[in-house]
Amino acid sequence: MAVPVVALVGRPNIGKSTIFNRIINERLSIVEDTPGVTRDRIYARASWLGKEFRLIDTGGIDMSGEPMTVQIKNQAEIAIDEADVIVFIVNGQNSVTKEDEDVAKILYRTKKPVILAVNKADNPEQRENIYDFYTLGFGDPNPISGAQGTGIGDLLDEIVKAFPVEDTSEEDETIKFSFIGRPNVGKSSLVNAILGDERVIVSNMEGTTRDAIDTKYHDDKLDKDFTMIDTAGIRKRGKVYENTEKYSVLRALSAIDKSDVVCVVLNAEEGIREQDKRVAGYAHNAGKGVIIVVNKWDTLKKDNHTMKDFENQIRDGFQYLAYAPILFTSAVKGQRLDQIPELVSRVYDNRDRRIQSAVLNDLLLRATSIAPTPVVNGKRLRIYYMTQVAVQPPTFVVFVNDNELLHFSYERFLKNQLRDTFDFEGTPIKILPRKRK
Ligand SMILES: Nc1nc2c(ncn2[C@@H]2O[C@H](COP(=O)(O)OP(=O)(O)OP(=O)(O)O)[C@@H](O)[C@H]2O)c(=O)[nH]1
Ligand SMILES: Nc1nc2c(ncn2[C@@H]2O[C@H](COP(=O)(O)OP(=O)(O)OP(=O)(O)O)[C@@H](O)[C@H]2O)c(=O)[nH]1
Repeated sequence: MAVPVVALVGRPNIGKSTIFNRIINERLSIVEDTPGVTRDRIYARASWLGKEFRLIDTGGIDMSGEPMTVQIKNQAEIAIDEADVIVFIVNGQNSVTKEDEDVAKILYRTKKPVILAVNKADNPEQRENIYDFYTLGFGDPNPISGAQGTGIGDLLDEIVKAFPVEDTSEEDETIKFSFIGRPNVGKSSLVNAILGDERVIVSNMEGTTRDAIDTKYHDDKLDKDFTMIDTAGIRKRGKVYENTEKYSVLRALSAIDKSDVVCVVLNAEEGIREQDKRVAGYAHNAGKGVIIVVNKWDTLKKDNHTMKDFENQIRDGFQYLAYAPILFTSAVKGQRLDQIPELVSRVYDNRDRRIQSAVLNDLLLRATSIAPTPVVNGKRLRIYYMTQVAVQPPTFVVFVNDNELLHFSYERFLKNQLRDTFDFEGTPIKILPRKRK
């Protein structure tokens, strides 16, 4: 299921990043926990009233070099392309400006919901002063103060109400996967090699909100249905902003949101880069299955150590992805390409795996006898019971005497026990402590 995308738009200095931070802090459960993923203020996963969404601050997309008016225009267009709900921010301490009108003109072109937020409404008088903004034509203005945090909850209510209704009539049972990676690593070549290989394409689906083309096909050998999520294509439209790195990261995030399994493609000639870590970290945080594909393997001179060395490099660079299988491929020589769909399918099953409570509690008993639970400040962690509450990814609740006592290291130990006992290759797993009354 795709996560709705919410974009903040408005002229510079209007308070976008203040509001961005407010929404994230206000919200209280950011899903990100990997260093390096949130540093960039352009996106974050958040949720409100139990509904998850991805927040984009279009002001964070660097377009330096472009004149201000072009920047604002591009940012509004990115919002239209990428978002399901657009939050248009204006300044309540002046009246409508020429720039507000310019942004509005661009936003009129979309059928997507646009919610008008009047920022810097710091006190009651200013909150009364919002009526000017009806002239922009986006319905009721919502007074907020990013600085003080007032009105943010009501704004979030409006945002969540505007989310598209998930179309469940077409509940799609195919295995959705994508190739994510920097330019030129060989994504298109891998897609073509896999689609070209005696597999019947069922349909090309126009992305509903974005113009990505996803390809649904039947794999005869595995007798399974797949959907290849498109990540390339887009850049070819030739808009200015499409060549910026942050924009290409945003595109990758949309594809990751739609995927069950993400193949992170690296170029064997170049090794690992910061951007690779960032997108892989996002896939991990989003609970997606991850496979690392080292492509262009044909270009390396190999000896006994080449593969092992590369693997060590990857394990070092992507420490939180120790569970991800690594595949060394050549799209041009056809090396190990067959293994990609097989592995995708296996990782899909692992991410969907459900373990019975009785079996889990046997494991728990064994685990706590191998490594006694820690004592913190004189108090011992007690784990009474463990049960699986979700799949995709597998999520376990452990009932404990005190949440604070379940430290990272013991949690990791339990995860390793789970991985040693069951096949969770390629999928993240989550453990949530709950205090038993
Ligand atoms: N009085 C008042 N000031 C605010 C409020 N929200 C933001 N500001 C101030 O407005 C200025 C701009 O805020 P930012 O959040 O950096 O604005 P931005 O839209 O992200 O700016 P760009 O990065 O240029 O796009 C800062 O000095 C904030 O402190 C508010 O609700 N009331
Ligand atoms: N030697 C070698 N070259 C490859 C391999 N895979 C792709 N290439 C070449 O690398 C270049 C880029 O391949 P693409 O498939 O277009 O890469 P991409 O990741 O889709 O690139 P963007 O569309 O720019 O994101 C092409 O010249 C390919 O022929 C491979 O396994 N080995």
